[in-house]
Amino acid sequence: MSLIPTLIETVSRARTDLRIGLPVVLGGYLAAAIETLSPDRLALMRQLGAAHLALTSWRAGTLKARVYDGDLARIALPPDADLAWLRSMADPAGDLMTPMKGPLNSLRGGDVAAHRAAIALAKSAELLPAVLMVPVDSVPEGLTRLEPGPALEQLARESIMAPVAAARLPLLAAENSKLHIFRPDDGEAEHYAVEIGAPSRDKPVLARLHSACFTGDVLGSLKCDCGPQLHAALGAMGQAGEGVLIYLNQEGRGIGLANKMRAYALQAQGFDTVEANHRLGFEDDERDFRIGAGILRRMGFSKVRLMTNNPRKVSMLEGHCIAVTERVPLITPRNRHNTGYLDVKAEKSGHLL
Ligand SMILES: Nc1nc2c(ncn2[C@@H]2O[C@H](COP(=O)(O)OP(=O)(O)OP(=O)(O)O)[C@@H](O)[C@H]2O)c(=O)[nH]1
Ligand SMILES: [Zn+2]
Repeated sequence: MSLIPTLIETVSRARTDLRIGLPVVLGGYLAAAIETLSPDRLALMRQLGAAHLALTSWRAGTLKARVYDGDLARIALPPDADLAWLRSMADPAGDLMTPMKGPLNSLRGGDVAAHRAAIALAKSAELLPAVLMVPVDSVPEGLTRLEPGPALEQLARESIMAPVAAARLPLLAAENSKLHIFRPDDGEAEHYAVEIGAPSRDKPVLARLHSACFTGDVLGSLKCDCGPQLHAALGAMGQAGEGVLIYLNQEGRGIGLANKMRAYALQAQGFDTVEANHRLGFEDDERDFRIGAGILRRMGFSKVRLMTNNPRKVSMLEGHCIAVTERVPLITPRNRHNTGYLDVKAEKSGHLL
């Protein structure tokens, strides 16, 4: 063991660098997230080489830019491009007001591993997936350095969950409850498990994988079904006397609360939940579904009766050593604010509602 940061630690640092507006070195490129880039750093980076913009193919498609690199596009920077232009490319908030940002010149040919790693890193930092890329021969001192291939592999790796602390926590739904905290090995968010009663590890346990929804779970938002689902699941486990609810900090289907609010602003312009994610440059679901399986395994569970309407959760658990002996539907009431959202989940995301 040396004191030099390992790959996993360097990726974790790089994620923080992007969040605070620092460029990182990815192979032969400097990469900086547009969302946090300052005008001064933009000017300095432009002096170093031919700057261009890496976007996902979803965002590029919305901007009508040509996509030659599969899942991403590289857009040359026009000579007069300033930070306002870059931000308008990254953030769809003003798309309807200023739809034309072009003509946009997409680059083609060459290796895009650094661009792909830069976008993956921006997403893991819960920033808009739009990155300024500058090819450089020599790099300034003090920046975090990564090779794109290993960085991408690390970002795609399943995180390993370690139990950190647990304590009794009497709940309205069940007095005999315990809250467990799990910390991943890669510097990402902690996740929680609510254990109700003392469920046997030998029999299928009533279980729920719940993705964080600050707006629904805490504020009681009417726009989604998360809050009622959370309380219905805890209530059912309380009634049964046992169960386990894994609370995954994957806010907004993994895009983070800030991006979810950007998506809500687009929904107010008339786009549905899936279209809004795509206009922002995200997949419709960016969650890493392996985390829930990892926590269940770590707690000693191998069979579940899963409370969900999402068949992907069932197949994902099955693919990661957790047998789903039964899917227990979790239907909650509709209201005039969430009915369209629920329809889109059924039509586009395969939910059984
Ligand atoms: N990006 C985005 N995320 C949303 C939106 N509405 C709710 N969410 C998030 O979606 C997640 C909940 O996922 P759902 O698709 O409702 O449910 P599910 O967990 O896949 O499936 P169920 O087990 O049936 O509930 C939470 O992380 C919410 O924060 C939205 O409009 N946009
Ligand atoms: Zn919600």
